[in-house]
Amino acid sequence: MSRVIVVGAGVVGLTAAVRLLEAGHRVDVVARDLPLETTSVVAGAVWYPYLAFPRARVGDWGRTSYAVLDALSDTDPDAGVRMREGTEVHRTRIPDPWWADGGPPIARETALPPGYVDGWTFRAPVLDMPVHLRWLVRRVEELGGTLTRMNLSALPSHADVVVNCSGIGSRLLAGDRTVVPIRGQVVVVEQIGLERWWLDESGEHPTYVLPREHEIVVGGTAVEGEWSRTPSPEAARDILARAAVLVPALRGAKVLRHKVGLRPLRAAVRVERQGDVVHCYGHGGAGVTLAWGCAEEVTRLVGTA
Ligand SMILES: Cc1cc2nc3c(=O)[nH]c(=O)nc-3n(C[C@H](O)[C@H](O)[C@H](O)COP(=O)(O)OP(=O)(O)OC[C@H]3O[C@@H](n4cnc5c(N)ncnc54)[C@H](O)[C@@H]3O)c2cc1C
Repeated sequence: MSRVIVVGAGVVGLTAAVRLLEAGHRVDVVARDLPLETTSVVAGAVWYPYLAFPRARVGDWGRTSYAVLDALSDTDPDAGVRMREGTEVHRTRIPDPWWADGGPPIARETALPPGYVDGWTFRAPVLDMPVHLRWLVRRVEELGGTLTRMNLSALPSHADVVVNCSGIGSRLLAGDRTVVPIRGQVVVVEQIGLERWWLDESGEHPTYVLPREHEIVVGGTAVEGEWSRTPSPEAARDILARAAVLVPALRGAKVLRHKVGLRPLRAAVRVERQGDVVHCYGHGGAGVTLAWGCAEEVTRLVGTA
C-alpha cells in the first residue's frame, strides 16, 4: 500500500481520499482552502452532468456516483444526500438528454411552468454541501486520514503518489492553462415547503431551484473567464426573477445569503496518471455529479503504483 498525498479538499479530493483510505492506503489531504471555503461548498448541488466532458467518460463516472449517492441517501442520514424528484424544463421541444441512455429513468413532463413546452422529470440526488463535506471529512478522519491547511506553490514530492484534486488551482499546480473558471453565483433563501427541484439549463445562464431540508439554493450564472468571488446584486436580482418563473412561491422568500464559486472547466476532465502524480481536476459544473466515479478511477490508478 502507498503513502498518498491528496492535494485539494473540495468534493473531488475528499471523495478520492475516502476511497483511497478504504483501499488501504495511507492518505494525507492538504489544501489551501478547507472544505467549507471551496467552490464545492457553493454547489447547489444536484446530480446533473452539466459543463463536463467528454460525454462517454462523464456518463460512466456519473452513473457510478448516482448509485453511490442513492445508496448513501438510504443508509447514512448524516451524509447530507437526499433523493428528490424534479423537472428539467425547455422552451423548445427536444429529444431525450444524452445521459438518459443508462442514466436514471426520465418521464416526459406535461405540467410545465408558463413559457415552457417540454421537460422531463427524474429522481436525482440533491446534496446539502456543507453537510456532505463535513461528513466526508469525518469519514477521512475515521479511516485514519488527515486534513491540513497548506498553500502549495508546487505539487509535493515526498509521497509515493500525489493525487492532484486542486480544481482551478491546477492552472498553477499542473501548469495547465486550459482549465478556466466559469463563475457561478447562487442565492440561498429560506425553505418555503418546497420538495421538488427545478432546472432550466437552456438559457444564457442556468436557472435552478434546489431544495434542502432547511433552505433552498436558487441559481444561477455561468460566466467564463470571470475570477471575482464577490456576489453581484444585479445578478442576484436576475437569478431570483428567473427562478420565480419556475417556482412563483419563491417571490418574497427571505434571502439568507449570496455565494459565488469558480467552476473548473476543461475541454476534458483530467483523470490521468503521469509518473507519481494522478491528476483529477477540471470537473466544470459537475464535480459533485462525478466525484465518486472519478474517485474509483483514481484508486485504480494509484493501485498500479
Ligand atoms: C454556483 C455553482 C453551482 C454548482 N452546482 C453544481 C451541481 O448542482 N452539481 C454538480 O455536480 N456540480 C455543481 N457545481 C460544480 C462543482 O461545484 C465543481 O465541479 C466542484 O466543486 C469541483 O470540485 P473540486 O474538488 O475539483 O474543486 P474545489 O472545490 O475548488 O476544491 C479545490 C481544492 O484545491 C485546493 N487548492 C487549489 N490550489 C491549491 C494550492 N496552490 N495549494 C493547496 N491547495 C490548493 C483548494 O484550496 C481546494 O481545497 C457548481 C458550481 C458552482 C460554482
